[in-house]
Amino acid sequence: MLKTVDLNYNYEDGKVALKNINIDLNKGNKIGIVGGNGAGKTTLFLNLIGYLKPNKGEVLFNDKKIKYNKKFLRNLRKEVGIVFQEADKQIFYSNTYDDIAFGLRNLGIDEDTVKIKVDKIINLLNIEEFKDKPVHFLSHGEKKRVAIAGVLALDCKVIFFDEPLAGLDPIMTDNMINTMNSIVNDGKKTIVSSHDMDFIYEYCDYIYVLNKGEIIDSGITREVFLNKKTLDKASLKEPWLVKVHKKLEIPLFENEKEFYNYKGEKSWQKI
Ligand SMILES: Nc1ncnc2c1ncn2[C@@H]1O[C@H](COP(=O)(O)OP(=O)(O)OP(=O)(O)O)[C@@H](O)[C@H]1O
Repeated sequence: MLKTVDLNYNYEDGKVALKNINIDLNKGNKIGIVGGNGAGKTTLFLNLIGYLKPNKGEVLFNDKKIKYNKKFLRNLRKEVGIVFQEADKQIFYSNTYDDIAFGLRNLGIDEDTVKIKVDKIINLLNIEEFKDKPVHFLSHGEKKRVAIAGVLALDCKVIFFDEPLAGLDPIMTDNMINTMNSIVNDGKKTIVSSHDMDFIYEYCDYIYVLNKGEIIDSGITREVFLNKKTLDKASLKEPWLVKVHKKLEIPLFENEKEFYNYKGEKSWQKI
């Protein structure tokens, strides 16, 4: 799948955004890229999907170097998709149906197949109600679902989510996490960036920590989050499940459900 080898990226104004990045997205199916503001997460995503070309180093897709010609990138788009933080960035049409169909039509797929695929995705994401609505009338959360529908319609094997929960209310947040889980259960891979460490802790199986354009730590999510030094260096908050584990001397639970089901003795009950 996707890997980078000594990847460096500088913006045109000379800003060094990524330094010697070596990551391997085979490490998990729910990979997190975390770091403070300006750490380089979005820049890394854009390099991984071939939107930006590294100044030095490589991005490998299925062990082949990404080439930046139209043909290669067109094929890459069939396999690798992205849901941007700002849904407006990837909404091209004023009508929801046409917007979801955009990527498929762009690949030259015939209109009957486009209709079957788009209807299937609309049904899957439960967005029939705004199928014929102008996109500019939709809320932020609804636009985000349209953006996801466009990527899912292409049946991409790898989907990047840049800050998927930003601006979503609690119900839409659950909805988004459920959608992402079902994408993974469907055999696909999700790569996610977020400032919400509780979400990253529960969702991701493997994480990379970025700080000032460099990977400063990586590994199984729970193990990395136990390393306070890493969190402090990268300005990341300790997830609440890690805090209660340390403070109350209870097991390190993987998620909220495990915590609420816990029947064991807490250290403070011994007093
Ligand atoms: N087009 C650009 N030109 C110059 N510098 C840029 C450009 N886009 C981003 N940068 C800089 O590159 C660095 C990395 O930015 P990036 O957006 O990748 O960070 P991020 O981790 O996604 O941040 P955030 O969490 O705030 O979204 C920052 O210092 C940013 O100011």
